[in-house]
Amino acid sequence: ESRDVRIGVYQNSPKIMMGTDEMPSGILGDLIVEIARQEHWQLTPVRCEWQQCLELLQSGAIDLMPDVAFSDQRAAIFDFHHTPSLYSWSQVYQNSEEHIQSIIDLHNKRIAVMDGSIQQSYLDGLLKSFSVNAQLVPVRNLEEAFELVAGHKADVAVSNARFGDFQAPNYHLEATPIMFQPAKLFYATPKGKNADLLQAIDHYLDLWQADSKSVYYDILQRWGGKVPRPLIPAQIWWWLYGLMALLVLAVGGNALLRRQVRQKTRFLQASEDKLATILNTIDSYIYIKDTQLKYQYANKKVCDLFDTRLEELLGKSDEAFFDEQTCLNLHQNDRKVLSEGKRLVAEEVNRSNDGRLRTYHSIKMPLRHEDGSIYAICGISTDITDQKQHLQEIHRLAFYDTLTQLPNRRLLIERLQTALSSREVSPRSGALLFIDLDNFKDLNDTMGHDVGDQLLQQVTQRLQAEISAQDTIARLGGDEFVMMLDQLDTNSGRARSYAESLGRRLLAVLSRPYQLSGHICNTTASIGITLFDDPKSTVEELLKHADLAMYQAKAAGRNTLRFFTPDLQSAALARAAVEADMRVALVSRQFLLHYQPQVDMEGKLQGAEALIRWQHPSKGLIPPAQFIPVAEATGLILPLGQWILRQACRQLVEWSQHPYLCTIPVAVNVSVRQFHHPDFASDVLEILSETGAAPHLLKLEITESQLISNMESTIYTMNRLRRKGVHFSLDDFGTGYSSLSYLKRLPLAQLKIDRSFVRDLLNDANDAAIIKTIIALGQTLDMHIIAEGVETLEQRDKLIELGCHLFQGYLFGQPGPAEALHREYLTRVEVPFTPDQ
Ligand SMILES: Nc1nc2c(ncn2[C@@H]2O[C@@H]3COP(=O)(O)O[C@H]4[C@@H](O)[C@H](n5cnc6c(=O)[nH]c(N)nc65)O[C@@H]4COP(=O)(O)O[C@H]3[C@H]2O)c(=O)[nH]1
Repeated sequence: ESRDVRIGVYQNSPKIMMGTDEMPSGILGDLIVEIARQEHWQLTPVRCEWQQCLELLQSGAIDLMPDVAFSDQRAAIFDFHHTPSLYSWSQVYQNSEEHIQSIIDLHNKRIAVMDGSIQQSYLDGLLKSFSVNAQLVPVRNLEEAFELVAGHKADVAVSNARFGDFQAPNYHLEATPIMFQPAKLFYATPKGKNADLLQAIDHYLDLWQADSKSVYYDILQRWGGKVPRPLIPAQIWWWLYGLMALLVLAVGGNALLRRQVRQKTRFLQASEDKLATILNTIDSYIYIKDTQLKYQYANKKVCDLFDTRLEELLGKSDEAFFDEQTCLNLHQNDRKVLSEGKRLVAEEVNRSNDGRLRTYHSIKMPLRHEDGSIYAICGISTDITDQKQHLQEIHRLAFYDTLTQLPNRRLLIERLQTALSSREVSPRSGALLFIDLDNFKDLNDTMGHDVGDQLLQQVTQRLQAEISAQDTIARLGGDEFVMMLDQLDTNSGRARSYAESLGRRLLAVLSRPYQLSGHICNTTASIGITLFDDPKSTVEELLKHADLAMYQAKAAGRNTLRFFTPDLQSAALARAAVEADMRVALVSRQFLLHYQPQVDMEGKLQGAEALIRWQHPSKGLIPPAQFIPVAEATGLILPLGQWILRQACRQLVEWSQHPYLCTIPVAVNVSVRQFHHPDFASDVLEILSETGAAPHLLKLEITESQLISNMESTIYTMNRLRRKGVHFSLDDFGTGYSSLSYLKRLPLAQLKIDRSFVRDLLNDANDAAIIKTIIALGQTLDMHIIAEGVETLEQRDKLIELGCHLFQGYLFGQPGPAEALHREYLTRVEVPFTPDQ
């Protein structure tokens, strides 16, 4: 009686498939058909898909399933026989022209592999573990995989070795040495059933596998393609199996090494590229010279500088690219590095062959062999020419005056500080000369700033011509210059006289006429001098002392010099206090005008001089001598002068209503600064029109000294006012540098004989002679003459005798309030002229 065996058949050529006779075919199919024939089994093939086959087997719907790989999981649900029916493994196949030897060679290859197969996931892991980057191309079946490789749409295909060996020749493919995932294939039965089947299978397999001529090998040969596999004993399979694992490991290990080397090489290449990029883009010149100072390496910047290629530059020395002097300097530094073996930082000035001179900040260091010997130097040079120029420019801007290029206040202070400190080690005298132009501001205002600048430049040239190299001349701003003489005699007396003679020379030099934009201009200077030899003095102190002395020179009438004395300081303090007080006085109306009569020979009132008084709340009535100079020095004279003019004009308007006083002119003192102010004439005219005073009754008193400088503008201002009717009187006449030539050009109505001549008139024949001359001059120039400071009848009479017919003085009346003038002059008894005889 035959045994009925239902066997699952699925399609997996050449291992198992359904034959054309509807019986199992392929290696395992033929094998079971042969066993069934021997055992008289009645085989009933059941066609199924792989997964379905396994389910049928588990449920017992089929009795036997071929081509099942053993695994512990499967052993739990199926029974297996002992001798494997077939060994199988996965293998990689390639086109015959490819030369893939190991997994590593799969780098960047396209691998066709069955989608969802166990090979796909295994291979994926395998490639990852070797860090091989390959592209897996999923296919539906093995035929498609081989077709892709044959058509060069994939580089290799993965297949089980059975199929591969059988089919590869048809696609002109070859097996690579890459094999993995070996598996033993069995026939399986449902758990606990059909042990007889398994036993019989084992029996035949043992028998046939031991005999190379058995049906087993016939079948294998039939399905194994053209080259039959040699007989390999079963235990050899095990050994082979182990070997293969080893091989995979060895190939893997080898590949690992190769991968590491390749990675390292790649890494080195990348770092070298990176380094080259850095070296060639960096804004510095980097080079290596051997001990003969020949170039061994240079970055792109060096090549660009030398206008050459690296290959041409190598082996050359600096002589090919720089002038002789530059080479000498460079090599001196290079040799120092070679001989001392130390890093060197230096500033190098190089002249290239094209003549350009550039400054470099260079760092040079020795390069050593392992034994410490130096084989080259490496240099990094950065072009700092522009930075240096900027620094110099900044320095120039910070320490020099842009107009005159002279050192400015900051640099002067620095040098003075150094000069003072140096006195601790070598005692000697020095001097500071504070030089201030006398009418710069007015000139600047009237002639314009361009002309002012020209004047300052010419003054600078004149000053520079007078000093020696070790002295400093600085401009502090405006028209203030300071000269520092550092190396004067240790003997302070001699130092002082040297400074004084230099000061006088400067005064003379500066008072020479200037040619400014086609105009001839005159100016003078005032100089304050302070000597220094004490290292403990401070810079501020010295500058202040020189300034005070200069101020003193101004007060002394300008165009002169003064030395600093301690008294000056207290005077300066007092002056500062006055100034502060005056500012208050101006706002709180503490100033008032007094009037002093001017009379003729009959004692009849002919005019009045307005004289300012300060009614101080605590100090009482302050005379002008105590505050006018301060007002002049501080500029307060400008608002004060305007107030005086306005006040005097108002008085004129008031008197214009009076029957007797309506024709009396008022003389008003005008200070230098006020007069030279560019707005002076306009201010006077405006005050006249504003108050309504008659211009011909206003007489402006100016002094000789204020006429000297800037003759042209003086004449212009005077003429402008004269044309409107205003009169001028020249005050203090005879005390200054009167010269006929300018007197003739001035629209003067009156000359005023100075008080000092009148005082000694009776005792000093000289004074009488002077007065006589003045009177004669006045007559020649058609000017009235008035004598001031007439205190006695004798003086008056003598003056009349000499030809003077107008007088002012205590004899006729003290300065007093306007009302006093009314009262007194309209009631007083006139003093008639009584000739001596
Ligand atoms: N010894 C003596 N002196 C006499 C006699 N008669 C008049 N004096 C004084 O002589 C000065 C005449 O004025 P000054 O020479 O222009 O000299 C003036 C003038 O330069 C200035 N000053 C006065 N008022 C003004 C003013 O309103 N503006 C300006 N800018 N300066 C003024 O102050 C100076 C002094 O003014 P004052 O103290 O008022 O002094 C006045 C007057 O009081 C006399 O017989 N004997």
